Amino acid sequence: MHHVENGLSVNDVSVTYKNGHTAIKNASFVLPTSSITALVGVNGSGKSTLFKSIMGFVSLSNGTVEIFDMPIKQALKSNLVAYVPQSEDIDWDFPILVEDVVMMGRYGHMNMLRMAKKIDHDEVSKALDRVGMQSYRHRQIGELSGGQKKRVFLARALAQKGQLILLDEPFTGVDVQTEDQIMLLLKELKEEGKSILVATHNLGSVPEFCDRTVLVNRTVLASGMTRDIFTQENLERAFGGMLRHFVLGGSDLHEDDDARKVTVLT
Ligand SMILES: Nc1ncnc2c1ncn2[C@@H]1O[C@H](COP(=O)(O)OP(=O)(O)OP(=O)(O)O)[C@@H](O)[C@H]1O
Repeated sequence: MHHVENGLSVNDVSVTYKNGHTAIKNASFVLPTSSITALVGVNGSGKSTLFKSIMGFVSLSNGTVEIFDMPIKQALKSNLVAYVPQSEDIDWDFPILVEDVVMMGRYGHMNMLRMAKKIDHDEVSKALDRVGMQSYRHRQIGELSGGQKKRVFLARALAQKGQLILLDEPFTGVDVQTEDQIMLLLKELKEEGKSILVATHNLGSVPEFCDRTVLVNRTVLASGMTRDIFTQENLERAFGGMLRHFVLGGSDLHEDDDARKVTVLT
């Protein structure tokens, strides 16, 4: 079989919104298989726009996106991409049960009538188990905490069995325990060979669990192995004057009691 090394290849992508604002200009980076990549940048730097470009939700004014060497449409059709959106992009008042949200991950595997088969129910159950949400399966999605909601959408991605997994801010508003649980799960998925892209503000956790980093600010400033990219100089370029100090657990830069958190003064 033809071996594809990159789960995702973003080539010279630019996105200009209808109002004329160019959110991303000439961005390029790749995501190898079996890797976790952090997508890091300040608010408004274009992280969500990049995700939307990869999902085909916005049209590119320049460049191409390839997913396992396929064009976006074909990759989406082949169920290769699982997307965990930002919580703000989800309508939490929509009356739907937890198990039905996770079942949505199976739609791409069903025929047009969307009749769930045994395998679909099994995958939903397995996914709920993996994120520790089995006992909540009959709850309305709106009746969950922020961290629980995140886990349900992660379960949806698991049930979908995508090879490229995109997570937009999965750690916002979750406690440390849930954060650790999500990271552990992502590491397992990496071991299974998946390509994972995680947008995050939590710089402190990046060196610990993301082998690669893409730094963005309206374009890709730097990308590669985290140990090469996570330099004070690069981070200052990404965060500008807003980065007064950052904290890496156990490093010389340690300036804070809570080694896991980064202080970004605005
Ligand atoms: N639909 C849209 N139309 C016009 N401009 C937009 C649209 N969506 C986003 N933008 C602008 O594009 C820029 C990038 O936004 P984007 O949401 O990609 O940033 P982000 O890095 O995800 O930010 P955050 O960390 O705050 O979520 C911002 O200046 C934003 O105002």
